[in-house]
Amino acid sequence: MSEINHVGLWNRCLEIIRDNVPEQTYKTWFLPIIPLKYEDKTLVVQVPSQFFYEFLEDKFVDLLRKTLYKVIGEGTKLMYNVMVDKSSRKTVDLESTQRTIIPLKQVMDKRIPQIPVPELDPHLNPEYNFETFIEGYSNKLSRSVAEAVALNPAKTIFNPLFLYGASGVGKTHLANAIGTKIKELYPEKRVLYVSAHLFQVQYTDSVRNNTTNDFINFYQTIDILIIDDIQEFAGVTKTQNTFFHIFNHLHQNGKQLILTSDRAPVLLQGMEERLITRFKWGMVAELEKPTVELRKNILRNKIHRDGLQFPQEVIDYIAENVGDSVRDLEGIVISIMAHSTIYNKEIDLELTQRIVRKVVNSESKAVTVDEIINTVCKHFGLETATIHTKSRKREVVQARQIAMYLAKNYTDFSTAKIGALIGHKDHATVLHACKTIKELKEVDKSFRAEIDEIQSALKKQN
Ligand SMILES: Nc1ncnc2c1ncn2[C@@H]1O[C@H](COP(=O)(O)OP(=O)(O)OP(=O)(O)O)[C@@H](O)[C@H]1O
Repeated sequence: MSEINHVGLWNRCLEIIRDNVPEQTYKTWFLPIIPLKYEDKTLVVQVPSQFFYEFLEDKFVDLLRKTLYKVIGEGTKLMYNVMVDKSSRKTVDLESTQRTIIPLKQVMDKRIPQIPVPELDPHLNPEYNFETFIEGYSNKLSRSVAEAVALNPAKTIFNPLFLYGASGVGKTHLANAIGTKIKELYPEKRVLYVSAHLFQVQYTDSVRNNTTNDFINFYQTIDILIIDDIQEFAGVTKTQNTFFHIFNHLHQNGKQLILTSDRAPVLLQGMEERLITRFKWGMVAELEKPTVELRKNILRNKIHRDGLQFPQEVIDYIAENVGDSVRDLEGIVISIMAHSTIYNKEIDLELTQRIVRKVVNSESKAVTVDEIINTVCKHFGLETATIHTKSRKREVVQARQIAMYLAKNYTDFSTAKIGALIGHKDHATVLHACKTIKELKEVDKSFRAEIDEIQSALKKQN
């Protein structure tokens, strides 16, 4: 079929789809799809990211199938060409309804691999690599040590490499990145990623089946052993004992060990002292909680990779209000996309604030309008009472408008209520104030910085 035909076919599909989904959904999820070819009863379309593909498959697979059957014919297949790396324009082809990304932990086979094991699936997540791991102040040290280990496994002094940090700071990602890089550079090396939990299940099974020797022999054949969440060994003495022997064997034979934990070795209660001592033999590196700057970079990168577009103020808001765990940031992005699609709403600050408020800060003290007025007045060196006067002085008008804007963002009050609490104004004045401040923020960098300063001061009190 000629190019006109696959484009023409897809355009006819689009007409049907457009009638069946809200306009915003159509624009977000269907317009970016590019038809590539139609042959062997299969329509191949290009989508901008893996996330995009998964979302389509999750939410619109029925609509797509029915539309294709109607326009092209019963049994027509859909194939996605997924852009996985925009810079190199690398793509992969995935069939519709065939899910490929299954969480690693679910894929892992609980059985103990038999020996001899000619080929070993390292059970690495290829998405967790150094290219997708964004560097920032909080992970700089860990990242550079990880890279050194990846370049020269077991040849640096970083053996074992013990990565620790709070939940969601990137330990699993970084540990996988090491494994992936080693596989790239040294394909013959036997790399294995395993969660401490799975290791323990395998061990327990081996005891039950009387195959503990096989279990130990298998692990002793590994060149690079990555064990995630080692804190889970706490209190399970027999597993610890077995791991101790495997650890010693590998270390003595010049193999690399990479361990992750949610706390530093000294804080691993319920872990044998001889193991804790070994964990400290090499390098103990902390992944700290991500800074605001790193959070912004991670968000920008994720949104870009997913082929999405979020306004800058939305990215700033998420990064400033969702702290600590990168996993939470990713969850928020997905929630926003889903809300925007399902409720047919633009991705804007208001939608983002509603979603973020539901996910975070539920325990932190709510900001009151009085606090906002006090903070704004203090910032501009004004008496708080002046804000409620009829003064039309420029600085008073602006302070009042900023207070209204912040009250709209930080509280659930209606515009009418905010007007009543700030200067006894009506709801139209509040709406106008919010619009004015929003527009000023967009065009005036120093004004934006002032608002940021006021917001930080406000947050410090809460
Ligand atoms: N610096 C980073 N750059 C890009 N993505 C990151 C970064 N740090 C974390 N992430 C992402 O955040 C999510 C959570 O990271 P990860 O699972 O590695 O955290 P963790 O520290 O192992 O958490 P847990 O202890 O709960 O298992 C992953 O999707 C990961 O890709």
